[in-house]
Amino acid sequence: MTGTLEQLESTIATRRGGDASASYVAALFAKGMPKIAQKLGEEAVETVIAAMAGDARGVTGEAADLIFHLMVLLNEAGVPFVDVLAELERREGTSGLAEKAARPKV
Ligand SMILES: N=c1c2ncn([C@@H]3O[C@H](COP(=O)(O)OP(=O)(O)OP(=O)(O)O)[C@@H](O)[C@H]3O)c2ncn1[C@@H]1O[C@H](COP(=O)(O)O)[C@@H](O)[C@H]1O
Repeated sequence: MTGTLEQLESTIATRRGGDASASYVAALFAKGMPKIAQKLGEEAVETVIAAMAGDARGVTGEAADLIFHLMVLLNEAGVPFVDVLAELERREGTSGLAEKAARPKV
């Protein structure tokens, strides 16, 4: 499963500076972070809409779009996917409720 995302990360990296007329990822890179971030937001909203409609097949497709655009954004942001995995591994076993309760009171 992780291998699929690592392969996608590699493919996305090869598109940087590529022909925007031949590659969707190259076209996104040419437009820059504002467009990439906008697409990620749109795909998140479309995923939410499918989920709220109880459309499991729709959620599958929109979630794939969402994760794909997240991988493009990570590349544009200069964040290796392995760093995200490391952060998730660091959180492994820590309850979200316990972590939130331990936050400093502001
Ligand atoms: N996984 C994906 C992937 N998922 C979704 N998409 C594209 O993401 C776009 C999002 O769909 P939308 O309907 O929101 O797009 P749109 O309305 O045409 O876009 P805008 O007008 O809003 O800019 C579509 O063009 C999809 O084809 C993807 N495009 C590419 N990949 C992967 O990236 C690789 C490289 O792609 P290219 O750079 O195009 O060669 C591919 O081999 C795939 O592995």
